[in-house]
Formats: sequence, C-alpha cells, structure tokens
Amino acid sequence: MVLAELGNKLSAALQKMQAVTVVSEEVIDRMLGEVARALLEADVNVKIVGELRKAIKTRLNFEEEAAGTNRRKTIQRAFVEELSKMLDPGTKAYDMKKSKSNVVMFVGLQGAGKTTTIAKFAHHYQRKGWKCCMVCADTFRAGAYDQLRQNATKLRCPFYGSFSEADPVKIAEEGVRQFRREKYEVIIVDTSGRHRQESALFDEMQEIRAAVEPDDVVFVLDATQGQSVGDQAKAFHEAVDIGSVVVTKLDGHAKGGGALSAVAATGAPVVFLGSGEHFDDFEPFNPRSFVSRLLGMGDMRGLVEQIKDTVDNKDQMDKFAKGTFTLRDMYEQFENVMKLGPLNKVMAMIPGIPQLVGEDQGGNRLKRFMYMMDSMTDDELDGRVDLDKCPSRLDRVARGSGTHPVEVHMLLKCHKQFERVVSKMGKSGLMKGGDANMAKQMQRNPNNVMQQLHKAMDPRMLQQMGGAQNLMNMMKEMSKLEGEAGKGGSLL
Ligand SMILES: Nc1nc2c(ncn2[C@@H]2O[C@H](COP(=O)(O)OP(=O)(O)OP(=O)(O)O)[C@@H](O)[C@H]2O)c(=O)[nH]1
Repeated sequence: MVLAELGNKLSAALQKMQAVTVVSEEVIDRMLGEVARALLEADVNVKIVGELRKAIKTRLNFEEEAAGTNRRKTIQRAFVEELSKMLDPGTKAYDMKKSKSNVVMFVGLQGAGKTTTIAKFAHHYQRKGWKCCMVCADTFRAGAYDQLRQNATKLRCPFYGSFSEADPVKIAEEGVRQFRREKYEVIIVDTSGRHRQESALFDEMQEIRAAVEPDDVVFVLDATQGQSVGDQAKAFHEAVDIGSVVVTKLDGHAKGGGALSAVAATGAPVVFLGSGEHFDDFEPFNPRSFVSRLLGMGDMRGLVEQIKDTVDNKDQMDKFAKGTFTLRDMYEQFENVMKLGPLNKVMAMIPGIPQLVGEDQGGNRLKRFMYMMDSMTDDELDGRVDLDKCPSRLDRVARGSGTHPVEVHMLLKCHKQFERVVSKMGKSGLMKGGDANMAKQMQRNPNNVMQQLHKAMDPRMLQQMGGAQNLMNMMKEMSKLEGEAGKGGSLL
C-alpha cells in the first residue's frame, strides 16, 4: 500500500476514537489534530489541511442534529468523504473507447518516469484485452528509444520509432498514422522530458500535440517532488491541456501526499499510481477507494470492478452450483486471480484480510501450481484420473513442471479443499445463479446464509477472511453494486 505510514497514522487516530466511551468535543478535536499532523508530515499543503479540518467539523455539527445517528460512524463517514474530496477535482478522465483508435500522449518533467509508466499503462490495457502499441517521439534523451523498445518487446507490444529521424513531430505523426491505419486501440505516444523554463521544448510538445491530436494527454508526475510539482503541473496544463495525471514513485515515500494534493491545481484527475519499477507496480486511482484502503477499510468497490473487467464465467458458476470442481476449474480460477494483478494488491482490497507480509510468495505459489497443471493431461485435469493413486503420473507432472512431487501433492490437497467447499456450497443452493443470487438470498435470509457459510468453509479460511460476518458484509457490498459482478465471479 502506498503512503502506508500516513495510512497507519490516520487509522490510529480514528481507532483511538473507538476506544473511548464518550466521543466528546474534546476527543474529536484531538483526533482532528492528529489527522492534521499526519497529513502535514506527508507534505499535504497546509491550506488544504486546514480546509479539510474545517469541513469535517462543519459536517459533524450539521449531521449530528439528525436524531439517532451514531457519532462514531458519522465521523468515519465524514472523514472518508472529505479526504476523498481532497483528492478529487470533480472532472472525469477520458474514457477509452473499444474498437476505436485512442491516442494517448504522455508528457512530464525529465526523469518523472514517463517511459516506465508507458510500459505499465500498456501492460494494464493489454491485460484487459486491448490492442496496444507505442510511438517513441523522445528524440532528446539518448537511450529513450532503446528503453521504450525493450519494454515494448517484453510486452510484445508493437513499437514505432526512428534512430535516424531527429524531428519528434514527424515521428509522432507518422507512427500514429500507421497505427491508426492498423486499427490499434490504444496508441501511446512517449515525448521528451522537459522543464517549464525550456520554452523550445514546450513549443515542440505543443507541435506534437497538434500533429497527433490525442484523445488524452497524460501528465506524469514524480511524487518525490512533493508539493513543488504543483507549479510545473500548472505550466504543462496551460501548454497542452492535461486530461489526466499519473503519480509515480509513491513507493514508500512519506511525502507523496504533497504530490497527490498538488494535482488538484491542474483540475485533471489522477488516473493511476506508480509504486515501483515493475510493470505490475501500477494501480488505477479512485479517490474513494484509495482513502478506504489508506485507512485499512478495504476496497470492495475496486475489487468488484476489477473482477467485472477481467472475469466473465457465468457457465462456470452454474457448473459449481452443481458441486463440480475439477483441477481445470481450479486452473481457470487461478488464471482469473492472476489477471486481477499481483495477489497482495488483490488481497489488500478485501476488508478484514490483513496485508500479507511478503505476499508475492502467494503469487509465486499460484504460478507454480499452474505450471504443474500445465503439465497434466486432459484426463488428469478433468478428473477422469485420480493422480493421488498414480505415483508415476504424479512424478511425470513434477518433472514436466520443474517442481518436486511433494509440491504436486500440495496442489492436489489444495484442490481437494476447494472441491469440498464448492461441493458443499453447491449442494446448499447458495451458488445457483451466481454471486448475485447469493447476495439476494442474503438480503432475504441472512441467518441462513451465515449458517451455510459456516458449514461450507474451513473454519481457518473463514477466520482468515475476517469471519462469516465480514464475508456477509462483503457480499452486501457486492449486492449494492446491483449484483453486476455476480454475473461472473471468482471463488478465490
Ligand atoms: N521507485 C520507482 N521508480 C520509478 C517509478 N517509475 C519510474 N521509476 C524510475 O525512475 C527513473 C526514470 O524513469 P523513466 O521512465 O526513464 O523517466 P522518463 O520520464 O521517461 O525520463 P525522460 O525521458 O528523461 O523524461 C527510472 O530509473 C525508473 O526505473 C516508480 O513508480 N517507482
């Protein structure tokens, strides 16, 4: 989680309020004081902090007049909403259109992380099935061409650039024209890093903009620069009309709050956060989800939306409803989880599940399991042969996947556990019609669902997910989202 330190301080301030018997005016003032200090330490602008404090206080006074409101809950809600507002300029980012060429031009200061971000951006959209490509119009920095081309090769993403052509406007124009002709959906244009004092480079950026007519101009902003990026962001905005912002280098940087709040000056929304040098260190930004996660409250909305984007397996859910769950089904479930992104990031969105320390291990474990299943025959995957009873087959799977037979045993054990859960839930009728139906049943008869969950799930697994009550809350959230995600769904 980015800005973990700030998140810990903010949730500690809120938790203290849970511990007192009476939430008096004094307790609230103390809490707001702590919140303000934490935000200032994270480099958020002092004026913004003052406004936030005032806004929360005003809301509390106003909302408390409504009889019967729970003071702690009101404070928590006001807190989340006001913090989210602080990060939300209220404008919408460009919405990428499927089956059309969307041209996205990246701009930013030197070394802000544009080239790296472009690779992450392409990877993000490729994973969702978009046809992406890249154009390198950075003729200023030696090495930019190679860096982008290498990333493009790693991602198997078509690339346009030139070693010999010195005019970035010409390259950008030709590259975009070619990719438009070839009907690429996401055409990403990299430009040279520049500074607002360099007027020639600013002119050039405007010329590129005029030549490629982008649908969106993304400003890449380095979080380590703190509040000072505000002025730069404004200068870029005036020159090329920034449509959205990506904040990079938020990994472990205590002062990232400064950059995040400075973005508000441009009026353009932050769309992604970068938190490392790998392609996966990239997450969509939604102010409300971000604040919920910052405060350790999980982010069901984000998770459900991510699942909706990646998973579409109604037939599979119907099959599970009959209690059938083969190794092949498990493989597909693992694939769905992998498509959502790194496992620790997925886990962080689920309320009640603490961030697993060194969780990438979990991701690696899944990958190894998948290698083993890749080495299986159709009969083995579809449950027509019981691998547990055929040691020679089991050894073959281990050899084929470069793993140890003990690990293959572990995989089979894991599959048996899931099979048991699916079979019990299937028999109980809970899964008929997918998660949406589960949510409906839960609204009608929550006690019954709670009992079924207790019966179906391994108590340790249930405990790890924050208990049956927490699972119910998660499902309630899902049903609030009109059960849309329930049309598909991932079991894991
Ligand atoms: N820790 C961390 N490093 C990052 C992140 N994004 C980029 N970097 C690093 O920042 C450095 C500069 O990134 P580039 O992508 O080359 O920057 P650029 O904006 O294209 O540079 P110019 O073309 O000179 O403007 C590289 O060492 C990247 O690995 C991030 O989110 N976290």
